[in-house]
Amino acid sequence: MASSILSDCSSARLLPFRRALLPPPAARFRPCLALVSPRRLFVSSPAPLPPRLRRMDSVLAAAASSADSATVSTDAMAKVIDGKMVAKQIREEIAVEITRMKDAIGIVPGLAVILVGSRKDSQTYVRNKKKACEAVGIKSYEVNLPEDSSEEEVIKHIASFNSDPSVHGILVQLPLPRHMNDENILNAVSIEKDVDGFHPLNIGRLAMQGRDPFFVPCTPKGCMELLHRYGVEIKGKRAVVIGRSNIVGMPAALLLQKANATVSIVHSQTKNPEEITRQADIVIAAVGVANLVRGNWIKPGAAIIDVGINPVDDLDSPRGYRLVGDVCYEEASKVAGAITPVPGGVGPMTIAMLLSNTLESAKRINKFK
Ligand SMILES: Nc1nc(=O)c2c([nH]1)NC[C@@H]1CN(c3ccc(C(=O)N[C@@H](CCC(=O)O)C(=O)O)cc3)C=[N+]21
Repeated sequence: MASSILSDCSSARLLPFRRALLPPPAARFRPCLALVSPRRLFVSSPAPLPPRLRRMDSVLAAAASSADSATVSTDAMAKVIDGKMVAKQIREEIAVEITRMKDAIGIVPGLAVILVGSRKDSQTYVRNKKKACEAVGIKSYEVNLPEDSSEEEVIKHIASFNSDPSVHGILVQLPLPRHMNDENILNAVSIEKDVDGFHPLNIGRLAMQGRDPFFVPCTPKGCMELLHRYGVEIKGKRAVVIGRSNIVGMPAALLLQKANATVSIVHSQTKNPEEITRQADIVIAAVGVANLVRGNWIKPGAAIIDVGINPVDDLDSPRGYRLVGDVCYEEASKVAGAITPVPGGVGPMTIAMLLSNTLESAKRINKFK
């Protein structure tokens, strides 16, 4: 029980197949040697949702309030924000809602996934999405196209799903092959079925005061759900988003700002990322660099949402690698007030939010409350 793992955040290396969004400057990687007790237990007790949340969120709220409280902390450590547990509860609630809709109007939600090419990681994600759909009663439709398909072929499939009334959500798995223009393809998805929330009009509405998108992108929505459920106050707080991608960083910053935080975005050209991040009460790290955010970047007590899912070499693991976040967990969990683990944090929430968006879409299209 007193055994400990020697963990070194600085030694984490990205596997070649992972494209880093921000090359890690050597100066940012000071040695991070941390002793971690593997037996440490955490308290994780999500707080109830504030009343302002919308229709679908009553489902999500019910899931939160039934969350188990687990165990006790042995020394001052951050509360673990358990995305895996929350996502499971959300999926259970979605399943109940789908049964209710099916019984009432005889319709089940349908999600179409389009995969172009044969990237191993994309195939795994698509398989996991399909499994998650089946488990809650969403009908899934899958199209696999060869790597060398033309944009027109992909758009043809999108158009046919756009007009198919049994399909309520359409997802084009990213990244697309290099010869394709993401924008042309994402523009082709009917905005009412854009469950990823990647259509420019959805992002535009997200950015505007007094307007709401049809769908909020799944990963940032999952981050916000975790903050709400764990009772992290957002209004008036300082938030820093690390990374400015269209699919996570930028929408996450917009959502935080909509929730009345004062938001800064830290990116590859930011002069003093540590100093700016250290001012944040809330940090969302979404940059794709293993262990970039060290303990000394973090304000004591801050809430840390780690979106990074980076494979690093690990010969002790059966797969030959393990997944780590953008945040050095061992260091950060000693400083932060609450933190998401990787895996088991934001990842499972992304899929749960995709299911939630698909159900929301089927309800809206069929005017089912
Ligand atoms: N159109 C589109 N929409 C997406 O939402 C989308 C995409 N393209 N392309 C790829 C990224 C990535 N993504 C993840 C979803 C779940 C986990 C997830 O559940 N991860 C587990 C770990 C799984 C493992 O152990 O391998 C976890 O973090 O616990 C990870 C990553 C969705 N993406």
